[in-house]
Formats: sequence, C-alpha cells, structure tokens
Amino acid sequence: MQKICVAMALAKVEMVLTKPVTFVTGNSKKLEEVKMILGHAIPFQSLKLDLPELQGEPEDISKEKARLAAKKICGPVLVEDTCLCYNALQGLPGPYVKWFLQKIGHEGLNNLLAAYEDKTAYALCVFSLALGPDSDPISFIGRTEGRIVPPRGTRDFGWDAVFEPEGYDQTFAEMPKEEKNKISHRRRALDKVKAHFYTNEYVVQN
Ligand SMILES: O=c1nc[nH]c2c1ncn2[C@H]1C[C@H](O)[C@@H](COP(=O)(O)OP(=O)(O)OP(=O)(O)O)O1
Ligand SMILES: [Mg+2]
Repeated sequence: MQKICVAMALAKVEMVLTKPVTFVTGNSKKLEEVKMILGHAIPFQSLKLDLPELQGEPEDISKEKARLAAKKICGPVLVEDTCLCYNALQGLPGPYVKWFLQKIGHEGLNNLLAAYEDKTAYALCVFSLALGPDSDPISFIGRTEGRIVPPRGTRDFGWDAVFEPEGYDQTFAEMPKEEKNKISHRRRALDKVKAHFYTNEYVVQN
C-alpha cells in the first residue's frame, strides 16, 4: 500500500503537509545561512544527511537530490545544490566545485583562471522542494555575479574566500554574514522559496 504523504485540501486552496518541511543537507554552514535567511518565514526542521549526487546540470542534480531525500523521509523536503561557475570555463567547475576545492584548495580554484583574462564567475544556488516521495520537485534558482580572486578572508565556508561579488571589494569570506546574506545566491533563491510558500498557503497537519 502506498503511503500518502501529501494531501490537497480541496475546500480551501491550501496545501496540507503531513509533516513540516525537512531541509536536508550534510553541510552545517549552509544550514546556518538558511536559518538566518528564513527566520520563521517557513516552518522547517533540518536533517544532516549527505545525499549521493547525480552528475549533470545544476537543476537536474538538485531535483534528483530532492527525490532521494523525500523517499528517505517520506515527507516534504527542501534541498539545495550550489555551484561556482567560471565564465571563461563555460560554467565549470559548476556543481563539481566541492571536489575541486577538496583536491586543489582555494589557491587552485584561483589558479584555474591563470590562462584567461576573464575572471568573472557566478554563484548559483538551486533549491528543490518535493512535497512527498511521489511528487515532482519544484526548483528555485538564485544567482549572484562576481569574480574569482586570490583567497582573502576566513576559509571556514567552501569557496567564499575566492569569490568577490560584483560591486564589492570584499570577498564573501571577508564580509559580515548579514552582508553576504543580503546579496547571496542562497538569499536570492530563498526569496523565491518564501514567495512560493506565501502564495500556496501550506498548512502542516500532523
Ligand atoms: O555560499 C557558499 N559559499 C561558499 N561555498 C559554498 C557555498 N555554498 C556551498 N558551498 C560549497 C560547499 C561545497 O563544497 C560546494 C557545493 O556543493 P554541494 O553539494 O551543494 O554542498 P555540500 O555537499 O557541502 O552539501 P549538501 O549536503 O547540501 O549537498 O560549494
Ligand atoms: Mg553535496
């Protein structure tokens, strides 16, 4: 028998969720930012889980992560996949930046562009919401333009130290968190997630 995890209340136009949305990530720094940006705008809980990731285009990777997470949890989930895309490299390292950073470090991420004039890049965040294990995930994309520079600032969150957003002379790692959260790829994607929750009136009923 199939478990029904999401039901549509037909009388009112609201979506009834059987559980609060679970934000699934293996990355505690991501979770920190999501909590700061969302506040109490969306009722959510979190689960630390490192999900396997498909190879391919950012939106497909994020959607597949959401499908896997919803199957594990049997309930509504939110996941995100973050990319760092170099224009000179046609969008690479993109979703593979995690492995590049692990292998070649911040200096390596900067040196990758040594042969190119164009140092511009963009940070991309794709959130995907799956209401249950059998529903199609919906994606919300946020993008911030910038450029790749030799590393400056703290090195405690991913590639923040090599990314200088457009119009700023500080890297994400040098900025106060509040400042990053005003202009980041994550913030821009989460604004869309919030708008979606606002217009769809999700109601949690245990
Ligand atoms: O705002 C950010 N500023 C700097 N670095 C960042 C940011 N956001 C993610 N990152 C890093 C983490 C990982 O090295 C790669 C994305 O990979 P990605 O698969 O999305 O993240 P993850 O594996 O750490 O966590 P998750 O369990 O949610 O997949 O970029
Ligand atoms: Mg990951």
